[in-house]
Amino acid sequence: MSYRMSPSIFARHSSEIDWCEVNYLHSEYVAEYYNTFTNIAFLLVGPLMIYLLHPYACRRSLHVHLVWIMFIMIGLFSMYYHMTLSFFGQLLDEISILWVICLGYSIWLPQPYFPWFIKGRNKFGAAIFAIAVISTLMSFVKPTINAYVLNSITFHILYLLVKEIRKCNNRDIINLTLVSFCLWLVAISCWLSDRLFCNFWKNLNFCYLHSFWHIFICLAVAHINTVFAYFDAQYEIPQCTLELQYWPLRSLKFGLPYLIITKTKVSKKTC
Ligand SMILES: CCCCCCCC/C=C\CCCCCCCC(=O)N[C@@H](CO)[C@H](O)/C=C/CCCCCCCCCCCCC
Ligand SMILES: [Ca+2]
Ligand SMILES: [Zn+2]
Repeated sequence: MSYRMSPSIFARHSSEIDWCEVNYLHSEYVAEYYNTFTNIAFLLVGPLMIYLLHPYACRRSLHVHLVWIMFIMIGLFSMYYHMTLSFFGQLLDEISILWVICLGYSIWLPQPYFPWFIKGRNKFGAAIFAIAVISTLMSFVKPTINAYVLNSITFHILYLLVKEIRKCNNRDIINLTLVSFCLWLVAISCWLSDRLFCNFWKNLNFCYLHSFWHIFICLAVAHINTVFAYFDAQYEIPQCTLELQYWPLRSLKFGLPYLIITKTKVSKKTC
């Protein structure tokens, strides 16, 4: 009688997904070289956004920083995943994305969109936490569809954006939303193309689209989170007037977008 041992979840290539980039081309230790190192974008953008959004977070809630701390974790887990292509790495990558999205929703979803039976942000946060735990367990059931399910949440995010932008008369925020949408469109085109048309890209000797996805989705999320932080501030801290700025090229309106508080009617909560 012979037993076939199933590979450990930590083993290299135990993930069912192998991205288009050719493995071990540049290093014998790193499976997908460019897919691994482009995650540095998350390690740079995360701390910068914590710094830039600190004045807003002081007024609103320091929990905002949790989103960016988890965002940095996505970068680290994604590096480990592309370095090893292990099943464990894949799950860490996907589950950390799920938790960042859940954190984003629990902090920034405007209260008018809460289900009617949930009153208050704390109760909503608890419900989202329960959903995150259940979804984390469910992610083990059919791991190959996890990434598609995560990507499809974007449809709800787009729905929220359309509803909110219709009420918005701040030209800067409308432009920022359009730029976010364009960045996401480029990102998702790269992700899908790498997944679905790898043979085509291999024939052209250009297998790096997933690396481009890392850069564009990182920027899209930094942009869109600033848009949601702005909408949220209108609902939750209406006594504050916010202005959109960019780092490092403030005058050219180019770079990472963030919010500054220009006026406060009543001084309530601050760091
Ligand atoms: C009130 C709403 C708040 C919304 C907050 C939105 C927060 C989005 C947060 C994080 C998403 C980060 C995604 C980074 C992925 C990097 C790792 C990676 O590349 N993983 C892949 C494997 O390496 C994996 O296949 C990817 C899985 C799918 C990711 C789904 C991302 C959804 C992003 C939603 C962004 C919406 C932007 C909309 C702009 C109009
Ligand atoms: Ca590969
Ligand atoms: Zn990736």
